Amino acid sequence: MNTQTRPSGLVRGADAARDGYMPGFGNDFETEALPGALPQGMNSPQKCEYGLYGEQLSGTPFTAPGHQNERTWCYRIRPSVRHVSRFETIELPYWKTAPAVDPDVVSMGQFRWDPVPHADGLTWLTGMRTMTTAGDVNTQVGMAAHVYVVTDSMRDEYFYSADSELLVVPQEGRLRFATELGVIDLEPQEVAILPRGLVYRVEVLEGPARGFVCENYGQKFELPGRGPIGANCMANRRDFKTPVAAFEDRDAPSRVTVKWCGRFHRTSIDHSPLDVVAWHGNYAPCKYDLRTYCPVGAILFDHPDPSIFTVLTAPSGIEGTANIDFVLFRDRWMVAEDTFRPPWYHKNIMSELMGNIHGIYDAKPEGFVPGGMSLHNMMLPHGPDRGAFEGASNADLKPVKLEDTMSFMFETRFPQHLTRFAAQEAPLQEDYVEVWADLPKLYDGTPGKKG
Ligand SMILES: O=C(O)Cc1cc(O)ccc1O
Ligand SMILES: [Fe+2]
Repeated sequence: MNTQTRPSGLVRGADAARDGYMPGFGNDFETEALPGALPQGMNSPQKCEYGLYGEQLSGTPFTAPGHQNERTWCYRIRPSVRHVSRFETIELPYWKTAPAVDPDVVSMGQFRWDPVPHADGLTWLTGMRTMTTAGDVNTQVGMAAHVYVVTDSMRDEYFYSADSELLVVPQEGRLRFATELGVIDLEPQEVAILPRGLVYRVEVLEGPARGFVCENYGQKFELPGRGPIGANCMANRRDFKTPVAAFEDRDAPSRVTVKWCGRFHRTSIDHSPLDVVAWHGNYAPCKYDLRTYCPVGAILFDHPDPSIFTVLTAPSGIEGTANIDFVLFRDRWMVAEDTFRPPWYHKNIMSELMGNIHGIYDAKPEGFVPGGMSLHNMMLPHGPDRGAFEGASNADLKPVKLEDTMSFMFETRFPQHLTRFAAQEAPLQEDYVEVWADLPKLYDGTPGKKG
């Protein structure tokens, strides 16, 4: 088994990996950064190789059904309990957690924001800006939507969320997530999933970095069932990449911050907690290249529901009613005949938070810009703006490729509540609803297609 030294000093395995990642979604992986570090045929030998400690990280209850059961066995220099104890609480005032209904903020409405501007000196922790919260972290339902604006790497500083798994959607810049289970480098058009309880440090590879985060308080994201589509297309399992083991044996005064029931707890330690030399299991971080998402759509007429573009879904326990769907609007061909091709006007029981990664979104040719977000909350009507309506109503319906476009939606069954930041500090477009104001009355009582 080979080992390599990464620039950051992390030693990682080169086993079974392409570019330091192992393919598959929810696979049972095994990886070791030092030869023989992983026990074979058992989890808890009396003494582990290299003097490592064995430790289990459980992502589901011990008794979860087999097809959902997730856990990982870690072989590490020190057990986690040596990393994290004696906490004090700290304030990260811009990172909010549900329930967080601010009586001074009105969330009922259609909202849109320009990109949250960059500022100096912000890390993954201090640069997280919550836009909306939904559900309740204490009962493990719902989510929060954040924007991150990050300029600085975390130094001798580590973090984990006991509240949530994080789905990270970069829009600008490149980040490195140095985690207990390996290293994920992430850039726009990729996403990463950071499981609940996983310790990591975020470094800026190319800054400033901006992106979106969906914090999922509930059951983990999984791949949606494809139904009659069959065994292929949409997001394919092999395109998810989990990092190989990587560890550092580094003594340095350090801090670990833990998000737990919406509060931030900090402890001091004298070494890096990224000391897992080998691991095996199916509870692990991964990344996914959105350019490998294979969209399936209307090939004759009409506009299907956007659920056809679901990359990941986090179930709520009620079949077909997601706690969160992560939906991707990427470049694709539009071929439908005699059809109004953009999204239709509609009112949805789910609440839709959208973000633009790059390009133009077909329902909103103006104003919904890369880095920007919009919220069409539960049961609030929305749809194409006037320009999109008129363009699409009169377009020559030859096959057209929507090029250079990538937007996404965090869609949740719960209403999303704006934070004070979203309502008062973020660049809210006060006149957003005007995009529909000039839609003309075309009806004049006589038959025939108008407009
Ligand atoms: O509102 C939106 O722009 C998102 C959306 C897209 C679509 O194609 C159909 C429904 C829908 O909510
Ligand atoms: Fe919508």
